[in-house]
Amino acid sequence: MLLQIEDLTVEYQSERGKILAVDGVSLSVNSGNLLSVVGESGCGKSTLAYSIIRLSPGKVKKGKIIFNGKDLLSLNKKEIRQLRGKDISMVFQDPMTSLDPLEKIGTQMVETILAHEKISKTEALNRVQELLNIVGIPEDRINSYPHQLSGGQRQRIIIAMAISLNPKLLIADEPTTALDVIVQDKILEIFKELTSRNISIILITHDLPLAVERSDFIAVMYAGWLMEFGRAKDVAASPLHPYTQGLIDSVPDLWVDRKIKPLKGFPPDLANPPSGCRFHPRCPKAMEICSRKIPPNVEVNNRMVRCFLYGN
Ligand SMILES: Nc1ncnc2c1ncn2[C@@H]1O[C@H](COP(=O)(O)OP(=O)(O)OP(=O)(O)O)[C@@H](O)[C@H]1O
Ligand code: NI
Repeated sequence: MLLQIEDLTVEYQSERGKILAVDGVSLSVNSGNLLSVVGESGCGKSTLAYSIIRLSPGKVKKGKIIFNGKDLLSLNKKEIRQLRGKDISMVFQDPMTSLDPLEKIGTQMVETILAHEKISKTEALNRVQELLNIVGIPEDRINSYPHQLSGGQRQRIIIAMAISLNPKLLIADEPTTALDVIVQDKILEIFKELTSRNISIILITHDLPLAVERSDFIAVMYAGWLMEFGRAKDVAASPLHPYTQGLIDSVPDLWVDRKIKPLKGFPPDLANPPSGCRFHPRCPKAMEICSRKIPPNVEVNNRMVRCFLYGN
């Protein structure tokens, strides 16, 4: 087990009051596994991911984040900074913000490595070439400037930089949203390759079919709650939570010809969430209890689900 999150609760002070953007979330990531975090906009995916390395402006109210045996919430600023970029690195949606437009790709990559490791420039350059191979960028691109590359190539460079210090965990927040479908799939292939090198990945994505196909585990978030967490194959084959079912039904399936049923309504205002289960106003299977009581996390067949349909 590389990462274990227990009962994580993160609060923001918004204009309309305090909100819990992540509320009682527990999940874990094994070494070399790819976990996709899915859910509609505003459900707390980014807050969850950024809280791991304390890049979220939200305040952690309770919980534990155990990474490689260490409780990250007990580390001081300096220790967290050492962890960032090294053991845990991040890839964001827009690769341009992470690249220096005035420096050649190779120079930037070499500098990143030399800033953290006492190796020679030649050794660093060799590593850069190896990294470019991993992400499928021709080595001669080393002399290009960021604007001379396509969006997909830039994102590959960012990924190469993110793994240049041999991280154990890579957190990617919608890294493919700005890219076309074929390039998206290529990036996911690279991620898969990275997991075979024992790098764990947390991927935040809106693309459920892609997540199902490419990840080992899936975490489904809704209104700050973790609604379902389990093996991607299991979740896809038999979604337990009505919200997971709704997400799956709302996107076309490449292999099965079926009717698309968009999810009705919107996620709630977190400053004023519904009583009981936060999903109950939109839930086709809502029962009387769902508007009154907060559902617990229940384990069903090696899967976690937060819904009154399961358990007792
Ligand atoms: N800095 C902040 N201050 C106050 N509220 C915030 C802040 N950042 C996010 N929120 C709120 O927290 C909730 C969760 O936001 P978050 O960005 O984690 O969701 P998300 O699932 O990543 O959404 P998206 O898919 O749109 O990126 C939202 O209701 C959002 O409005
Ligand atoms: Ni987000």
